[in-house]
Order: sequence, then structure tokens, then C-alpha cells
Amino acid sequence: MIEIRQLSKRYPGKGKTEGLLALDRIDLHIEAGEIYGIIGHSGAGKSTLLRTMNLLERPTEGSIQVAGIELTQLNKKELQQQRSKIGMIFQHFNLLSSATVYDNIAFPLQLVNTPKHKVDAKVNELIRLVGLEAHRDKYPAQLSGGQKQRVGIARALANDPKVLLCDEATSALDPQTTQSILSLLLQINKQFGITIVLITHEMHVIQTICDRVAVIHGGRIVEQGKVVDVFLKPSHAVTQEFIMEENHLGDLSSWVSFKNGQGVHSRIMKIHYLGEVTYEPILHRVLSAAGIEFAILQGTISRMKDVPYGQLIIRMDGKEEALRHAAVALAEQGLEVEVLA
Ligand SMILES: Nc1ncnc2c1ncn2[C@@H]1O[C@H](COP(=O)(O)OP(=O)(O)OP(=O)(O)O)[C@@H](O)[C@H]1O
Repeated sequence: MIEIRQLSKRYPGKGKTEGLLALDRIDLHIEAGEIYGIIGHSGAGKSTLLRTMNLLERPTEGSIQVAGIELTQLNKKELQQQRSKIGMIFQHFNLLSSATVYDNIAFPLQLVNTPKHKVDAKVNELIRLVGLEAHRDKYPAQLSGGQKQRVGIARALANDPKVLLCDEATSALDPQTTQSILSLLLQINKQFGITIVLITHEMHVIQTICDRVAVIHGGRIVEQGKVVDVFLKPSHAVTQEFIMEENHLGDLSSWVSFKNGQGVHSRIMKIHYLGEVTYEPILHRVLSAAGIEFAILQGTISRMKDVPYGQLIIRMDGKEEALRHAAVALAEQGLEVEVLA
């Protein structure tokens, strides 16, 4: 659906200075119907990259195709036409403050001269979709952040886009509202098959709704793949940082001091569960059979999109050989096992 090849963007500098290379030879392939996340720290180039996907930002070099059409080759009118197939939502919603919920959503339809009765039918359908029936005549100032973003989403869907670009769409929202907006995006993706591209600096957003993820750092894609794979085996230091922040692992050295003597050793392990094994008592079964005692130091059970996912940090105490065998046995039962200390 979106094919980006060797895309670079240099912002011009003052006078004879070189300017800033915000995107550096980006290659990205986004499939139709998937939810694709781009994560990076502030200044990494996320917004610039997202905005090239509807040419709000024109790249300095490279190619960008959406649904097989090369955007950089289009004239103004053709580009306008293509843009109507690419919806966008924003961190600060960008609503018209002097227009009601109804009029904000109707605006993009009126721009392309849609007949009044069709505008009415479409706006009513969208208001129902985003659950704002009770607020149709209110102005943005009378709405909560989550409600404003629902208006933003409805407006972005008005012209039946194939792609929805989300620019930090939940960053201004509290955790509960974030979750409800992410659920709405997921529903829209499933119901209409719209390809969603989102940028964020929060790993939990990626974990909650994305199929695949790219990590951007210094204008380059440093890692990309299925969310599950990247989450379980992050290869780049920046990705590892994001996951650490998400899991609040902190400093492990204090946990290592539990190590004791007299033939009993301690080991700190990180264990990931993925899929149905998350709900099975594998840990208890394997470790008690091996005569190993364990203490849970930290743990979370959540979901990675639709897949159950758990992570535990445990300290195992037992004979050296038993510890070694247990690590292998846990891996054989389908758990991802990593020795931390
Ligand atoms: N219009 C501009 N002119 C000059 N430099 C710019 C412009 N817009 C962005 N930049 C610079 O390009 C780099 C990438 O910016 P961008 O906004 O894409 O990053 P980001 O990852 O979205 O950051 P944030 O999360 O803080 O929004 C930054 O160094 C930024 O200062």
C-alpha cells in the first residue's frame, strides 16, 4: 500500500549552512490493511516521515508510492485528489474551533462539493461510528480531549480514505482515554480494512495495536519487523531502551546480591510467554520437578494486539546443574528464556 524507497529530507539551513538531514535514505514497505507503527525519540524524524506520506512534507530525494501512485510526480490537482484518499489525525486534533462537531466532520465533504443529503447521511454515520451522538451540536471547546480526537477521526474518515496517518494521536490523552482511542482505531482498521500508519514515542501504543513496527533514530530506520519479534528480540540499543522504559526493569545489580553459597546458586531470569502458554502453569511444573525454588521479582501479563503476552523476572535458587537444565526445559516448553544475571 505504501512503498518508500531511499527517501531523504534535508531542511534548508540559514545562508550557506548545510541544513539538517531529517530523513536519511529511508526504505519502508507497508502492506494494505495493516497497522504500522513508527517509534522514535523526540527529533528522530517521525513527523517528517509521516508527513511525506501525503506530501505535506516534500522529500529532497527518493520515491513514495501510495496505492501504486508515485506522489512526488503528481501535479497540484492530482495531489489534491490523492490526498483525499489519505486521512490524517493529529496530537492536538486541529479542529475548527468556530464549527460544531457536525460541521467539523462535514467540512472535508463540502470541500469536494458533496451534495447536501449525502453530507448529512455520511456525517450522521460517522458520528455514530465514533460514539458522539450526544455531542453533534457542541463546539470543540465544550469537548474532552478524547471526544475531540473522536471528531478528528470522524473527519479523517469522511472521504473514505484507504490510509489513515496518525501523528502522535494519543500523546495528549490520559491512559484510559488513550486506550479507548486505540480501540476505536483498531475497530476502524478491522471494519473498513483501512491501512493505519501511526507515529509515537510510546512502546505500549505499538504493543497494543500495531502489526509491525519501525524504529527511527537520527533520521534512519534502525530496526523493523513484526511487533512480537522486535519486542522479544530487540537488536538495536534504541529499541532495547524503549522496551526497558516500558517494562521499568531498572537496575538489576541489587537483585544479583541475593546470590548465596553452600552449593545453592541463584540466577536472575527473564521469561517471556507468548500465546496460550501464558495461562499455563509451566513455570511451577518445570521448576518444582527440578527441585528449584523461585521468587517473582517482577511480572506483567498483557496482550500484544490479540496475542496474550507475559513477562516475568524471577530469581531461581538451586543446584548449578538443575538451574542449567531448567533453563533448557523452560525453553522447550515454548517460553523465551534469557539469563540476566
Ligand atoms: N520545518 C523544519 N525546518 C527545519 N528543521 C526541522 C523542521 N521540522 C523539523 N525539523 C528538524 O528535523 C528533525 C526531525 O524532526 P521531526 O519533527 O520529524 O522529529 P520527531 O521525531 O517527530 O520529533 P517530535 O517527537 O519531537 O515531534 C529535528 O531535528 C527537527 O528539529
